[in-house]
Order: sequence, then structure tokens, then C-alpha cells
Amino acid sequence: MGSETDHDNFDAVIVGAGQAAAPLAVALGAAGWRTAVVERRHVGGSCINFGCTPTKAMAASARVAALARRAAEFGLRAGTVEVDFPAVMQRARAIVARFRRRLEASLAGADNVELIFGDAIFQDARTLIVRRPDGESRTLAAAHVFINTGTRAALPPIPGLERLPLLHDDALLALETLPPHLLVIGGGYVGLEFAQMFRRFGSEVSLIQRDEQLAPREDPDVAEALREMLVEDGVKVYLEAKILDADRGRSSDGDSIALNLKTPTGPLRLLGSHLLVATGRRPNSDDLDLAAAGVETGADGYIRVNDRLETSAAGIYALGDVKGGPAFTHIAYDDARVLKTNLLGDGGASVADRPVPYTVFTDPQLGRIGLSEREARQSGRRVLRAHLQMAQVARAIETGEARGFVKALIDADSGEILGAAALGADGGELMAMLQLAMMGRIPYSRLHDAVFAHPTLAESLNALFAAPQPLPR
Ligand SMILES: Cc1cc2nc3c(=O)[nH]c(=O)nc-3n(C[C@H](O)[C@H](O)[C@H](O)COP(=O)(O)OP(=O)(O)OC[C@H]3O[C@@H](n4cnc5c(N)ncnc54)[C@H](O)[C@@H]3O)c2cc1C
Ligand SMILES: NC(=O)c1ccc[n+]([C@@H]2O[C@H](COP(=O)([O-])OP(=O)(O)OC[C@H]3O[C@@H](n4cnc5c(N)ncnc54)[C@H](O)[C@@H]3O)[C@@H](O)[C@H]2O)c1
Repeated sequence: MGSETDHDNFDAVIVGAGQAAAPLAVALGAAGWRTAVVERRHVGGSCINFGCTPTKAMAASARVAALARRAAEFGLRAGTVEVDFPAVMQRARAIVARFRRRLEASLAGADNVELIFGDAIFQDARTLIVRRPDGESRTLAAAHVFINTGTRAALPPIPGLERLPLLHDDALLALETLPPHLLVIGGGYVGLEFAQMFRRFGSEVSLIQRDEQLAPREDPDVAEALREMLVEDGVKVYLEAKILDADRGRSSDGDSIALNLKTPTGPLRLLGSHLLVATGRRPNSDDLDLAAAGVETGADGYIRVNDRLETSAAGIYALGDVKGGPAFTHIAYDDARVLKTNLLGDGGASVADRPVPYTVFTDPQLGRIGLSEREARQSGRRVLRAHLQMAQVARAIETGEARGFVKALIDADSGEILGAAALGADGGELMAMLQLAMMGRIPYSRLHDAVFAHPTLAESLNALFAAPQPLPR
């Protein structure tokens, strides 16, 4: 049995096998650094195990169900559509297992990389103790430590919530039977994606949002269009709803959870069978003993870093969601690029001013990049707004997916695109085209005149940029 006085010396220890860890470990190992990756559960972190991967696999099943129900619109007779929920979940879990295996294999096959399962905790700035699942401990020492421990679901302070069974993170993926009535607290990206997909699987879904709009970071027109789409799918959306408390409910339908709300139209008691809490995340930084290492956090627990991802302790870095800021897999992945460049390459890489695109995988998708209207107004620039309803796009009409709109904000002086929102079929891909134009500083007038194949969604850029108008103040 290993003892805590035995030190394993590494050049680098990465705590948490999240989205940044694998690319960083493989690169460090290839450069000859002896690298340990410590993971308490599964490689791949939130994204592969209960975030992006399973939810996008499930959303794909939900989309097929929704399309199959619309078969008659396309001139087809598909009969009654039945959702085999255990099969949907089995498919999602199989994809998760496949991604996890692939990642584990890439770490196992990497030069100079050792994957160690266990909970890591700092002893001091250069030393970590890893408590392994079998009860043994290992002490790892390294000149460079990378913290990639991600986040977990944050529970809001609602009296009674702690006594109820909650669906989030792993619990949701373990579901075997379709919830008859899913209550979703929180109208952010997690809430939006789950509310729509479970409704499409056949659950009754009630979505409770405390703010006056869904997706509070988005412009009101985008949020309102998302609300309309969910309502069209049959989701009951409650805005400006304050949850006073939660308790065990009873109804003839077998509902066992009750939420007591204060809404703009009066008090409301909502009954449901299952409860998903999607009110944001909190960082996995509280059980690392960061104080022992001299690593500072903000009051919210997120680790403080500079633009080079260096923490307050020399030689210790934080990557991915645990450092706060935009919480997306591609950002965690890009954090690894910044550190690879600075530690193994030319140096000089920074997270300042990088683009932060994202796509919310509702159907249709919301693709976002750059400034929102609110931010454009605050920027003090002269801004134009280009706007196009998807109902005017040939491809969208032909494929029967004409909901939504695309809009772009333009610097009136340079003609450069400052930001865009594409809420429509393949909105994420459409947004990526606008992102490329932003990266290449291509003025909007060139996209207006560009030749795109007909009938693609790309072609809609011609019409989008036909007549941009001054952004209303
Ligand atoms: C439901 C849901 C859907 C999402 N969908 C998307 C999406 O479609 N697109 C997108 O870009 N992003 C999505 N995200 C966000 C995305 O999952 C995260 O931004 C991403 O996983 C962040 O990666 P990370 O590297 O910071 O850490 P994580 O992926 O969170 O991984 C952290 C790892 O550290 C481990 N760990 C923690 N503490 C310790 C410790 N003390 N010792 C050892 N190991 C430890 C954890 O077990 C975990 O494996 C989604 C998130 C959720 C919750
Ligand atoms: N497609 C994607 O890229 C994707 C998908 C899902 C999640 N994510 C990432 O995961 C992060 C977490 O997502 P999230 O949706 O959990 O958090 P979030 O912070 O995006 O949204 C939380 C929502 O809950 C609401 N809320 C908070 N407390 C409430 C209460 N007591 N009652 C009712 N509503 C309440 C907030 O107004 C907000 O709309 C996101 O910020 C995102 O970065 C990304």
C-alpha cells in the first residue's frame, strides 16, 4: 500500500479530466513532460458524461420524433409516432461510452501520460494528495499544476428543495422511464434544451423562469422567439415566477412534487412527477484546499486567473469552467491551446479578445457570436442592424424549417460585423459563417454581393445584408 510520504514526481499534474485536460496532457507528454491526469470519476468531465454529448444525442432523438409527427406536411404517412424512451436513453448512453472510451484510449496511448483515478487535494503549491477509490493515497509533486475541475449544478435557495429527488447531471442520464410531468426550474440553456426535448418525447413540461425573459443573456427578441417556439411545442412557460417553496405533492396523476409560485397573475401551485433544477452551475473548487496552495478564488468560488490563465500561485493554472467566464467546451479546449502555446511554443497566447461563439441546441438552434444589441448600444459605436426572417429563405421553406430569424450587427463606419444571432435551422452553422467573416474582417457589403450556392442557407447572407438599418437606440 502506498503511503503519503512517497512522492511521485511529475513535471505536470492536471487535476480533473475535463475538456481541457486531454489535449493539454497529450501535448505536454509529447514534449517530454512527465504528466499525471487525476480524475475522480470519468474522463471527459461534464461535457461527455452528462452535458453536451448525451443531451445532443437525446435532442437528436427528440427532433426525429418531432419531424416524424409532421410527416403529413411533407406528404408522408408515418402512422402514430411512439417514443421508446429507454431506447432513446440507451442510444445516448452508448454514445457517451464510446466518447469516453476514445478519450481514455488517447490518454492511455499518449507518451509520458499517466491517468490516475481519485480525488486530488492540494497539500501545498507543488504537492497534491490523491485519494483513490480503493482507499489508498498517492502523493504527487510537480512544478506545474493545472486545475480543470469544472462545475456542478447549483441549487437555488428554495425551502423544501433539499428534501426532494432532483434530476440533474448524472441523475438525468440514469432515467429509465419517461417523466409524465417534468418541472424545469431555470430558463437558461440547460432548461431550454431539456424542456423542449422532454416535451417532444411526450412528457408534460412546465418551465419556470424567475426573470422576465428566457435566456437572460440574449436580446429580448431572441428570448421571445425562443419562448414562442417552446409554447408551440406544448411547453408551459412561466416567466417572472418566484418559487416560494417546494414540497411533496399529490394528484390523481401520481404527481409527487409541488412548487408554490408567485407569478404576475397571482399564486400558483404546480404539480409534477419529476424536477430538473437548471439554475446555473457552481465551481468544483471548494474541496481542493486551494488555500494550502495559495490559489485565490472570487467570493463565488471561481478561481481567479489572468489572461494567460495563471492563478495567484506561481506554476498553478486554471482552465475551463472552474475559472469562471463563458462555460463552453470549446472555450475549455481553447484554454488548453493558450497554455500549450505559452509553455511549449512561442508564448504570447492570451484569452483576451478571443471570439466566444456558442450554439443552443434547441430546435431550431440559436447560434450566437459577438455583440448583442444591448452590448452594441453600450459600445458607443454607430451600429447598423441587418435582419432576415427565416420564412424568407428558400432553403428553410423547402425543408419546412422556416421558424426564426437571423440578425447581424454592423459597425456603420467600417462595415465590419460586430455580432450575430442565428435562430433558425442549422443556426449554429449559419452563425459560424458570420464568425468566419468577422475573423477575416470581411465587410458586410461583400457578403451581400457574394455568390453562394442555391439553395443553401448560406445564400441567405445575400438577403440578410441587403438593407441594414440603424440600430434603434
Ligand atoms: C446539461 C449540459 C449541457 C451542456 N451542453 C453544452 C454544449 O452543447 N456545448 C458546449 O460547448 N458546452 C456545453 N455544456 C458546458 C460544458 O459541458 C462545459 O463547459 C465543459 O464540460 C467544461 O469543461 P471543463 O474542462 O471545464 O470541466 P468539466 O468537463 O466539468 O470536467 C471537470 C472534471 O474534473 C473532475 N474533478 C473535479 N474535482 C476533482 C478533484 N478534486 N479531483 C479529481 N477530479 C476532479 C470531474 O469529475 C470532471 O470530470 C453543457 C453543460 C451541461 C451541464
Ligand atoms: N448548448 C450549449 O452550449 C450549452 C447547453 C447547456 C449548458 N451550457 C453551459 O452550461 C451553463 C449552465 O447552464 P444553465 O442553464 O444551468 O445556467 P444559466 O446560468 O445559463 O441559466 C440559469 C437560468 O436559471 C434562472 N434561474 C436562476 N435561479 C432561478 C430560480 N430560483 N427560479 C427560476 N429560475 C431561476 C436564471 O434566470 C437563468 O435563466 C451555461 O451557462 C452554458 O455555458 C451550454
